[in-house]
Amino acid sequence: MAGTVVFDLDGTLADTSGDLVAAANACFRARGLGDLLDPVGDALTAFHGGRAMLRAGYGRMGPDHLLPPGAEDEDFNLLLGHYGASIAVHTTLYPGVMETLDRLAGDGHILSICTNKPEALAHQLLGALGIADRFAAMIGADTLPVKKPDPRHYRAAVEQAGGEVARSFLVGDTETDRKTAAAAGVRCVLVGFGPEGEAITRLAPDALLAHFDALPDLARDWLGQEEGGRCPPSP
Ligand SMILES: O=C(O)COP(=O)(O)O
Ligand SMILES: [Mg+2]
Repeated sequence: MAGTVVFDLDGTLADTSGDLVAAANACFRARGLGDLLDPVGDALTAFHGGRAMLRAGYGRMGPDHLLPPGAEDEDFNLLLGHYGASIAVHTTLYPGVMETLDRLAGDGHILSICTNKPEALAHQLLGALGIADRFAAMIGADTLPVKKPDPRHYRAAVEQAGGEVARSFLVGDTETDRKTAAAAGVRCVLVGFGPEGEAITRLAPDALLAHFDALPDLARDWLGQEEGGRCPPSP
């Protein structure tokens, strides 16, 4: 049985912050508030998802700024629409992602994605980035009734890819990923090249990934290596 490397998407494989912040700002502009978030300064918030960005932006309007009832859900849907229309304008893969996915597959590891991005948007983004066919499975925020940090989301990402949870680990960028790995009882490597830098070690990951180049050796240490194997096909 091959080992499985499970990847988070936003903030781990791709820097999606520019397009996420642009979608949130489009919502704020629609309410006449201008651009409340900054693509660079608010990247960390962007990696915590659409609702986190909306709350952060409206939080900047001060306690007296009242939104109409239902505004957050309305804006979240609007945000998803804007995001889907411009999903890969500023977004780029982090350095070394392509080569690393090739090396991991060449070492016989199964690759999968466990993301809290809605499934349709995640598919769209993987396609736009040209990496959709590298993964044996992808489980999004709405694929199941549960999402990260619920360990069932992670387990599904491993099992639908044809892997075994006991021989898998998670590569992620946030506390949600750290909690997911802990709940699933697997190791977690967090990226050290995100907005927080190496301060992410506050979450006590099993390893810190300074560059994708280091991942194949880590996977070999943690999962072993298949004899000349390739990823098995998606079930
Ligand atoms: O969109 C989100 O909430 C975060 O997505 P991620 O799980 O791929 O980081
Ligand atoms: Mg992430």
